[in-house]
Amino acid sequence: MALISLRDVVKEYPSSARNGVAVRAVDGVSLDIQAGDIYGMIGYSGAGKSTLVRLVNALEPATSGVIEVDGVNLVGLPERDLRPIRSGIGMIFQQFNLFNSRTVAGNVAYPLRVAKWEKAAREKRVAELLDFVGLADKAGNYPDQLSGGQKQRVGIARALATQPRILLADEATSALDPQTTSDVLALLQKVNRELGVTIIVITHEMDVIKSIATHVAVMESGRVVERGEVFDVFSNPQAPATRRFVSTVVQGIPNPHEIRELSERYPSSRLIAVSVRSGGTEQAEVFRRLQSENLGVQLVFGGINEIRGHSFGYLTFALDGESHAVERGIAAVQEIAEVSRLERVPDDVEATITHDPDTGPGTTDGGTDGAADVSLEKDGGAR
Ligand SMILES: Nc1ncnc2c1ncn2[C@@H]1O[C@H](COP(=O)(O)OP(=O)(O)OP(=O)(O)O)[C@@H](O)[C@H]1O
Repeated sequence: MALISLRDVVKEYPSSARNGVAVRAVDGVSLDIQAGDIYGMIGYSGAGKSTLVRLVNALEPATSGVIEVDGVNLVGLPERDLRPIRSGIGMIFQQFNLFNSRTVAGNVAYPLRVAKWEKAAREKRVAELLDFVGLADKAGNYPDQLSGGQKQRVGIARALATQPRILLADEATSALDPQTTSDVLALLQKVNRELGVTIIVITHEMDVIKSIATHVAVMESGRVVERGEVFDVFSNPQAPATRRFVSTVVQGIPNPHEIRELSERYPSSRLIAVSVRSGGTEQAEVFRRLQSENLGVQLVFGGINEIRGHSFGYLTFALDGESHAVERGIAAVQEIAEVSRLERVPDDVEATITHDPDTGPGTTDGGTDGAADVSLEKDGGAR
C-alpha cells in the first residue's frame, strides 16, 4: 500500500479569492507515493505544487477527491483527527521560517515543547538532531548569525524533531547557491537513507530532481502531465513540459542554436537524434542499421548522462543518401530506439510554444533563448 495516495484531488479557491473568478489550483491529481521514495514534484510557477503539498499536510482542505496518508483519508476529517496526522509530517521552506528570537537549539526544541516533551528528553533530542545535521557547535547561535545553508539545516532538524515519517520540502534549496544546494540535498538524501523518511520535494529546478529524486511528477496548470521513475522520465520524456524541463539538465539534446548550426553545416543531410540507454539500445546497433542502407552516417552531436548508475543519452546523426534509403534507415532504427527528426523551420516562421505531444525532446518554445527557427519532431519508437 502506498504511504501517500491521491485520487482525483481537486482544490478550488472560491471566486472571491481572485477578481470574481474561481481558481482551480489542483485539477484532478492522482498519485501514489511509496514509503522510502524521494518524490520530486516539478512545475513552473503557478502549476499548483505548493497547493498540493498544503493538501497533503492538511493545512488546507481539498475541494474533492481522496488524500490518504498511511491509509487514512484526510478529506473531510475533523480538525482533532488531523492533528496527529500532521505531527507525522515535517515541512521545510524556501525562506527557512525560523524564529529569529530563538537560538538554533530553541528553534529545534520548539515542536518538542508543543508536543510537551520533558526538558531532559528535549535536550537530548535537540543535541542528537544538531549532531545529525552537522550543527552541534551552533546550538547557542541565533539564525541571523548563520548562512542560508546552515539555516536550512536548522529547518531540517526542526522538521525532524518529532520523528515524522514524511518530510515535505517546498523549494527548500531555491534560495541557496549551487554548492550549498548540493550540501542540503545530500543531507536530505541522508535523512531518507538513514532515517527512512519519505520525502516530497517541490521544485522548479530539474537539477534538484536529477540529484536526489527517485520519482518525479511534472505539474502544469494544476494537473500531473507526466510521472514515473526519474530515469524513465529523463531518458524518454513524453509531455512537452517534461521535455522542456529535461532539456535543461540532459546533455546531448541540441538546443535551437545548435540545431540551426548543424543544419547550416550539413545542408543536404537529414538530421536525426536517437535516444540510447544502458541495457537498451546499443550505439553499435544503431550505426549498423543505418549503414546497412549504405547511407553516409556522421555522428555530429551527442551526450551521455548518468542517473543512479544508469546511463542514457542522445546521439545526433547527419544522414546522406537517396531519400528512400534514408527513410528505410530511420525506420530500421525506430524499431530499436526513439528517433527525433531535427527540422529547420523557415526563418520567417514565427516561433510559437509547441504543445503538440508528437514533438520531440528539446522542442523549441521560443522562450528560452529567442532562437526558435528550428524544430525537433519525434517519430515514435521503442521506449
Ligand atoms: N489562497 C489562494 N487563493 C487563491 N488562489 C490561490 C491561493 N493559493 C494559490 N492560488 C493559485 O493557485 C495556483 C497554484 O498556485 P501554487 O502556489 O500552488 O503554485 P506553485 O506551482 O506552487 O507555484 P509557485 O512555485 O510560484 O509557488 C496559482 O494560480 C495561484 O495563484
